[in-house]
Amino acid sequence: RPCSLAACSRKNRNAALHPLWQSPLTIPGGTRQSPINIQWRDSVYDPFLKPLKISYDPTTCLHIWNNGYSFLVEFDDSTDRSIIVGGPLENQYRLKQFHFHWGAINDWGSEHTVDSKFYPAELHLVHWNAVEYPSFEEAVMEGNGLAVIGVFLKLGARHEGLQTLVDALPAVKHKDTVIEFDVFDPSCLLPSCPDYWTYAGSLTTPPLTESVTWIIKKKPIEVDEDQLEAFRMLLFTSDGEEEKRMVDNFRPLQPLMDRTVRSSFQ
Ligand SMILES: NS(=O)(=O)/N=C1/NCCS1
Ligand SMILES: [Zn+2]
Repeated sequence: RPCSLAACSRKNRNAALHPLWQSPLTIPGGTRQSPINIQWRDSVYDPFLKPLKISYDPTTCLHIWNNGYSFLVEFDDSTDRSIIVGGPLENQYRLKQFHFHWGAINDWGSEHTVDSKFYPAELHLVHWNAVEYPSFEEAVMEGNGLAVIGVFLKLGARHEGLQTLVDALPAVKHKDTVIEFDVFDPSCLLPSCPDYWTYAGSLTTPPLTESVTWIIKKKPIEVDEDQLEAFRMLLFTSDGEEEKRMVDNFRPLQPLMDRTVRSSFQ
């Protein structure tokens, strides 16, 4: 749970440590940190932005893992079987994992906001530039190393594709538990509308490196209350420790600084 920076006195503002990560909440000298508020009217339509092309092979899915901050669905990224290309990207990027951020209640939970509106949750599909870099760990350190697709979740109809994932969550209730999950096509979690915003940013969890081309879908997907509650019954804590519910696992908004958010739509 991100500590509130307001709670930290001004003098040690930059020294604030994240209660879970035990690493700085802010990156001194950071100029392209994430998440940010996307002010719709300030985004600039770029007619040269291409449609994003997504091709995932469901058999590259490996397992679900509770890493103590979110739950990650991880993929075999040893080949180019699950990739994205186009959009703002110069190269094709390989899918490594996806995960979510959510709140304790439906009033907040997303990392990015649109016109200062929070959504109850946000999906991140994490990809890396395997054309230019030999591994994810190296790509994480490079300005064009990663591409993350962000999808907002709003309260509405039950999402049948998400339900297969929700049904597996009790098996990864505690930190550092993992369950095999061998066929899943994450494109079922994407809205059908092709519209997106894009900007240069960072990871929102350690190592917080400024290596991400963010692609934020304009339209949210709908999930129902039971599905959000299933996220909230996960734990930050390991089996045997005092239970802490996994909620509010989102980073505070970061300053836009000298950045422009582009839109693929008018
Ligand atoms: N939430 S996020 O996707 O920006 N952060 C990450 N940290 C390590 C892999 S993804
Ligand atoms: Zn994330």
